[in-house]
Amino acid sequence: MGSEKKGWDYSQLRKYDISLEQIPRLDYQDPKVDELMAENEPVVITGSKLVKSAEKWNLDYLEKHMGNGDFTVFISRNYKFKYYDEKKILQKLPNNETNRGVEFTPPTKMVEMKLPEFIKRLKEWKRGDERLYLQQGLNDTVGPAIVRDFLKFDWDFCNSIQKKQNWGPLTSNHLLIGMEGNVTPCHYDEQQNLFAQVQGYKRCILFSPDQFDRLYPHPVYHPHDRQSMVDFERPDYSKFPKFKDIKGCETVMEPGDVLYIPIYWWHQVESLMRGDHTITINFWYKNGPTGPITYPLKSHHKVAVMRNVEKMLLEVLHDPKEIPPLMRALVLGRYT
Ligand SMILES: O=C(O)C(=O)[C@H]1CC[C@@H](C(=O)O)C1
Ligand SMILES: [Zn+2]
Repeated sequence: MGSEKKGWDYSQLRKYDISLEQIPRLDYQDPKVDELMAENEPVVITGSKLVKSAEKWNLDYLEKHMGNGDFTVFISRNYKFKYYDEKKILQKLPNNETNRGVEFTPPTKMVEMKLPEFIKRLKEWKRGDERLYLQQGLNDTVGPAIVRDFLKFDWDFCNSIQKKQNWGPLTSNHLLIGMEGNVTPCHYDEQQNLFAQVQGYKRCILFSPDQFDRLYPHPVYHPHDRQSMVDFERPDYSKFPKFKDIKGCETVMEPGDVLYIPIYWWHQVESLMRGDHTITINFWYKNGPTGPITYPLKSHHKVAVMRNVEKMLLEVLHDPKEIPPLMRALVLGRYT
């Protein structure tokens, strides 16, 4: 996969003991793109002009035109930016009660930062410093030049995909500005995603929803819901034995590439090491109505079923520790 002529090489990729195929790279006019998307299969779409109007979005341009709004920036003491849902963290409520969250120490800090400060810290960063990751939903606080560039995205291109694939509405576009070497650890989302690379090179490692039992997601009630418990660099095979059999695919995104990350597909995203900062814009869509159900259910439907079973069991049992004995009694010796 390495290719010096493309401005990156293997030494910039983190090393994992995982078997990875290549995600197909197809020209946006290739009819096979629609076929793969219809099958909920990932594909790198090349040559589109989806975010061509943003190709001039370097740090100086953004500093000049992004406006004076506050941007959400995650700060990490290491290179990982594992997402967590604040609503699932044990919180004292105003009436001194607590929500039904769990004790949890976030692995990253989430702060609001003006863009000039973010860019200054990016430019002054040196090894050992805290890392930063700007992840901000694009909204109307941005300056007029950015609005103009945003309106010039090739909306016909993504709207035609949305229509052809019968997706639901576009829910958000996130602007992602990461430092070289930053990693978003393996997780899945419950939306369809067009992941458009604007600046720099980003490695995306994807796994099908049928790898669920090899990636050991945190329980649904946990703040790290949807995130894999496995540390790819130091996998604990005693706790996660099936991870040994994991099978995935990967690609290194170049500016202008658009990766289709299908709903429920696991993905780990890495800004190449020694590759300067990266800029990405993602397009999250609600999934469309489930087509005709065929049996056996597709793996991503089974993930949705498992999530609903977990939520129902937590609702009725209240204590997560009650789930394993109940599930064992239900399954062992009866369904096995
Ligand atoms: O677009 C998604 O689904 C994501 O997970 C993004 C959140 C952080 C982003 C990254 O590029 O590291 C990926
Ligand atoms: Zn994601």
